[in-house]
Amino acid sequence: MDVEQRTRRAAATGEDPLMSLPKAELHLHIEGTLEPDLAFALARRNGVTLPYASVEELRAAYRFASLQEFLDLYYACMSALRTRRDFADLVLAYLRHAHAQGLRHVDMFFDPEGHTERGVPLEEVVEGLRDGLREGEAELGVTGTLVMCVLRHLPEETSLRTLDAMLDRYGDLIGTEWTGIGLDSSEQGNPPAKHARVFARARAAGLRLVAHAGEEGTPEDVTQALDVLHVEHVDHGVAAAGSAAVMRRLADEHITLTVCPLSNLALQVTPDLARHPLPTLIAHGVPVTINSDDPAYFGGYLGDNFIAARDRIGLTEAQLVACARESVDASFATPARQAAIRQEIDDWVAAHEA
Ligand code: HPA
Ligand SMILES: [Zn+2]
Repeated sequence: MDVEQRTRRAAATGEDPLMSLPKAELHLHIEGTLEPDLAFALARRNGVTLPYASVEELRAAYRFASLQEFLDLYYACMSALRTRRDFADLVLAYLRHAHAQGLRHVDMFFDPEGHTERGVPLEEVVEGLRDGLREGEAELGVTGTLVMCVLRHLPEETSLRTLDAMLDRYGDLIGTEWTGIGLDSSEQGNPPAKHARVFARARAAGLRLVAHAGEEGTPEDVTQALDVLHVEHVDHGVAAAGSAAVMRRLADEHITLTVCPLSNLALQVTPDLARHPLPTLIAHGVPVTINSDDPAYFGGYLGDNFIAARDRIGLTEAQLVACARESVDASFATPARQAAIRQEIDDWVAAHEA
């Protein structure tokens, strides 16, 4: 089928074919999936007052000049989340939304400190996320694992305590439901090395390691995440496109970048998707995946990011399929689950070439 026929078929069914391409998501903050209507519903259920009068007023605040402006709103909205059921409902809403856009597996970031620092017990958070993943798998067949992130703007002592609390309570889930540790929040002034001890402890405990680096930062921040934290993926990492040497290293060592196009546009990491670094990274052989980051805030879920990568960045269908395959291979799903999703991608490609 040629492009023209495919376009006609997509128009007839009303759905872009990229929406049904099977995919894994490796860079998704569950708190960043809190849509305004759910935020207000949960706030009402919990007797919490949000700093916005209405869904419309909250949506109108979704204009960000920087990562920090986004984070301020992201932490403010988290106050609506209080109970185990809230976290389960949040996960289910995300899984339903993303499944309709081709999601098959997610390694889900969550920010325990975003909740424990405001008095929500760790167990409410983690048990709710586990409930949501279990219910989502039963309903949709989508699999997921948890990746706890530490907030890099907090002192390393705080992050060490958070990791220890997780290890004490949930150490038996490592390698199954709980697969990894990540590093997020404000990049400026908080280099990867600040949390080196946390990552060393996590590594010793058998967790897989990822970190945000080179989102608003520099190619050197990406290198530091590799040298000091020993991460296997770099979240965002788009700053690497500014250094041929760093890109060569990512390619040679097969370090996957979890790129988030609509996030980069919303936070003005790129002024325009037509100038996004994805094509440069791909041309240099860097393994890349496409992800949604905080879809409730940045205007699109996983499939929307694939469509933006095609229509506004200019990736070809073959490049997008390669991104989907990389997302599965680099995911923390079991080998059997990875093989099953890989087969689904092969089937999709065969159907779309027919
Ligand atoms: O894109 C991000 N960068 C850093 N911290 C975050 N926390 C949620 N999303 C992000
Ligand atoms: Zn992120």
